[in-house]
Amino acid sequence: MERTGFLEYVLNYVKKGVELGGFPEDFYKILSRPRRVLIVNIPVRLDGGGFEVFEGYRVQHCDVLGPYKGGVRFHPEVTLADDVALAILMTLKNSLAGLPYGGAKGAVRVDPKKLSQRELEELSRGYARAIAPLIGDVVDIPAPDVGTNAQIMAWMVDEYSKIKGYNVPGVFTSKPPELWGNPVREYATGFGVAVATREMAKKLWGGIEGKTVAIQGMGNVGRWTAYWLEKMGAKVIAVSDINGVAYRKEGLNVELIQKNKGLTGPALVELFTTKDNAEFVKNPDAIFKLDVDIFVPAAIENVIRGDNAGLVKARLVVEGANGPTTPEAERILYERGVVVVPDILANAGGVIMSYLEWVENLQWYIWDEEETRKRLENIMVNNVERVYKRWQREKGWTMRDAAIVTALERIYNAMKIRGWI
Ligand SMILES: NC(=O)C1=CN([C@@H]2O[C@H](COP(=O)(O)OP(=O)(O)OC[C@H]3O[C@@H](n4cnc5c(N)ncnc54)[C@H](OP(=O)(O)O)[C@@H]3O)[C@@H](O)[C@H]2O)C=CC1
Ligand SMILES: O=C(O)CCC(=O)C(=O)O
Repeated sequence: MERTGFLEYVLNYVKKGVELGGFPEDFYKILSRPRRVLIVNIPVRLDGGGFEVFEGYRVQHCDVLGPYKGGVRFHPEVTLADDVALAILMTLKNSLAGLPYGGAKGAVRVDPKKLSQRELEELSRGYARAIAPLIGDVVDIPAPDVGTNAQIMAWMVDEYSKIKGYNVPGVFTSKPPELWGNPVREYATGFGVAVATREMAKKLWGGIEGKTVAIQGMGNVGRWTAYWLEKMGAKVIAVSDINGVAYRKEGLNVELIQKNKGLTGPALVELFTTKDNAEFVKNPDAIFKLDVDIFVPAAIENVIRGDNAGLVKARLVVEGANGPTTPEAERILYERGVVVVPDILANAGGVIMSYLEWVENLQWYIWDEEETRKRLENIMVNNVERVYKRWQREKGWTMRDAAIVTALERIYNAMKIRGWI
């Protein structure tokens, strides 16, 4: 397997965590390799005739804390090495959040926007069939990530249930509310990012009210982060997607997102320019340089790098995406006094809500939306507090160091008590 920059960066962070935490070198040796990797090829009959075969993966990184858990990404450039990096992050994230889960991640190299609805369904069902022997509601529980959503989870849970011959609701999470899902999961990651941002804003400035925000990416995470941050009193002045940035100094009308939540892709950002008098800048990278208090990267990995970290004007960066900041960028931001709330803390709301949905499913029980959101919020607030306190205690650490070492402690203790190390 060829190691990409992303995997190198994640390993670099883990190695540093192992060193800072004073763990034995063998611990890093174990964590640097996934326990199991499945490579699958999924044939799809194309509407225009003929077949395309898509390569996919399911990487199971570590199950010392419980069943494997992590999303599935549909993206044209995803590699096996990226998937390993994402699975490692899931092991850390699930540990930090106190969940009874190990870490996994799945991926298919495909541009889902180029498939028809029927082709997408065939691919999703084909992927679920291909990984079925290695997943299960107490074995490995996938969920959405970039390029996948609740509808895709519905097809996958249906396909898996057909194979078993009975309904298995808990094998995938983030399903539609009509099919064993909880309505909170659709917005859980963005809501969690907003809660983490609010809690950190209280510590830095005494509150979030009136703080200006720029958000990169208007997918599931980005648009719900915008929505909840505005509700909490922040002023979202810029959002971006792959095509460019929508900017409005007085604050964007984020309610538009809620009203048009079926929309994806460029339409969402264009919405602000057509219905909200926002400026549209055709360069998506313009988002880094904006004079805002808070920047939320919520698109993909490796976007804040050595070459642009110096341009970031925000005082607080909250990682909605997985792995958006390279180690070189992290060092530059740290030296400039920019606080970076790391991915494994900031975007854990998605998997925490997945856990709550899974608990409901295993008991065939249904919780109400408000009650579930409150549980999610409490877990996020406590996690931010725990990591923040640890970070304050350790001089010279970044907040990521504090989060990773805290996550590693739980993993190490479980390995130790099980006699794995
Ligand atoms: N979904 C979830 O529950 C969770 C997701 N994450 C992480 O959050 C990130 C986003 O995931 P999610 O929202 O689900 O993904 P989506 O596929 O829903 O959305 C991704 C968004 O990012 C945009 N984008 C991609 N590349 C760029 C770029 N270079 N500049 C600006 N925008 C860009 C896309 O633009 P366009 O619309 O134009 O394609 C799209 O708006 C990923 O890192 C993911 O791993 C983390 C935890 C949970
Ligand atoms: O909800 C889940 O299980 C997965 C979420 C995920 O993939 C992530 O946090 O990156």
